[in-house]
Amino acid sequence: MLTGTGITAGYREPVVTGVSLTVRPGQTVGLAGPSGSGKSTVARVLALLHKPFAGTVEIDGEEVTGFRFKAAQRTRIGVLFQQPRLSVDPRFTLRRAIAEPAGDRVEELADLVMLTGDLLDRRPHEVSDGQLQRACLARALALNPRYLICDEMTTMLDASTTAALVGVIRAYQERTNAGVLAISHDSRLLARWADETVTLSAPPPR
Ligand SMILES: Nc1ncnc2c1ncn2[C@@H]1O[C@H](COP(=O)(O)OP(=O)(O)OP(=O)(O)O)[C@@H](O)[C@H]1O
Repeated sequence: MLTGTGITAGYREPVVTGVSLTVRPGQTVGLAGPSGSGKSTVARVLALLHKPFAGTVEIDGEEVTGFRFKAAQRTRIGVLFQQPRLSVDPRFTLRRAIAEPAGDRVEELADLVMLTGDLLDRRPHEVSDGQLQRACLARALALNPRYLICDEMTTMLDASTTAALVGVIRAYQERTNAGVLAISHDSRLLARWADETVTLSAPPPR
């Protein structure tokens, strides 16, 4: 299980207080709430990218000790963000971006996300947001993560690409029993995608 317990986190001030959330293997948990309620902040804490002020994160019974990109436990968690263009080096071909974690499994992973060979030799500015997000999904799955955190992964995408990527993630879950945390503004998408949804409340007025 990926569990956050009593998470209080933010920047100068906390933006979420005492949030608890569990993602079980094989399960998809939705995370909803109005803009500014702290969904991305909770996602970054559970992805071990942001240290909370208080509370604990456990992965499969082990308490997390390091919150940063290189933390050893991070390789068990794959992350996808809203804007694929901010997460891929613009100088890299898609093939190289996927190869960074995937080594010689690029073709297999590209097949999984339905990226054809000619697209793999293009750079980010030569492909659509949807094609680039497919590459980001291939890269996120390269290390066989036990958990996948999707932060507004489909916001930039059309309905058919959204359905295709959700389908790839479901198939990965069926094969590996991975747990998924899906953050979205789109309650209709979460109703279809998630087994259960946690809703954060609106931030207090300033
Ligand atoms: N890096 C940062 N530094 C300072 N404040 C930040 C930072 N990132 C987010 N915030 C602030 O924290 C609050 C919660 O932001 P967060 O992105 O977690 O919410 P959200 O629910 O994901 O919002 P949205 O749906 O608009 O993406 C907001 O007031 C935001 O301005």
